[in-house]
Amino acid sequence: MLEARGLTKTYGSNTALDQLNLTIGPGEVYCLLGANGAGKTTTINLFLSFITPDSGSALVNGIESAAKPDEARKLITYIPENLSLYPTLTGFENLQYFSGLAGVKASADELTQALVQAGLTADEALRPVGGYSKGMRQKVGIAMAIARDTRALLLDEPTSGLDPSASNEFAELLSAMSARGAAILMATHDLFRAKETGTRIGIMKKGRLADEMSSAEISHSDLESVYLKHIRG
Ligand SMILES: Nc1ncnc2c1ncn2[C@@H]1O[C@H](COP(=O)(O)OP(=O)(O)OP(=O)(O)O)[C@@H](O)[C@H]1O
Repeated sequence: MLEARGLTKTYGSNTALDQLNLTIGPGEVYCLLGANGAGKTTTINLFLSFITPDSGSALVNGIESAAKPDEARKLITYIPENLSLYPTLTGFENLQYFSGLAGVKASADELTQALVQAGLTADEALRPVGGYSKGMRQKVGIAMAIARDTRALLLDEPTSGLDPSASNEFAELLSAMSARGAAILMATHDLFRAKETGTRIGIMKKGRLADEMSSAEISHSDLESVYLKHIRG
């Protein structure tokens, strides 16, 4: 569903991404780890065609993002670190507005159901977003993914700043999205969450994929050791 083929991006003499190859199938949760500046956000931005590659391609269900950005984006829901929502509108109204922009044809009941499945109560969904916690705002993003029946979910450090309980709840929502068949790519600095939530983990260093592993095959402590070895080595 999500595939990077020889994906390369440079900024002047700085190679932000160097020949990245990555495949994420339906139902997979791929967690991308790496130090600041390793190339995680660049990878996500290339799938979203917010930027264009120097060479290689970012494919979404076989559609090349750079060549057909609108078609590729139709299949993607993107949840950044801080989701931009209209503070004076309720969670429901935000979802209604953004899903309308995305061309989703859903009834008010279906949108409310999406918000409830994303973990908001029906009462919370009718409150202005200005009073939401970060965790509640992220749930509106998940509701958007549910309403769109998204095939690919891209997340950039979605749990940074969430308390452990909210982070755990968010991880459960991601597992539910993967059970619906979404391919999920999440950039994160949270090794614990990557091991708990991810099906696969990639460690990036200086624009390259330095290591890749199945999360089932590695313990928390080994993941930390491997991560530090790559980052410091
Ligand atoms: N618009 C830009 N102009 C110039 N250089 C950029 C730009 N965007 C990213 N870079 C550079 O590309 C490299 C990769 O950055 P990127 O944001 O992808 O890293 P990251 O792994 O997401 O880091 P972080 O964990 O801090 O979010 C860095 O060296 C960064 O300085």
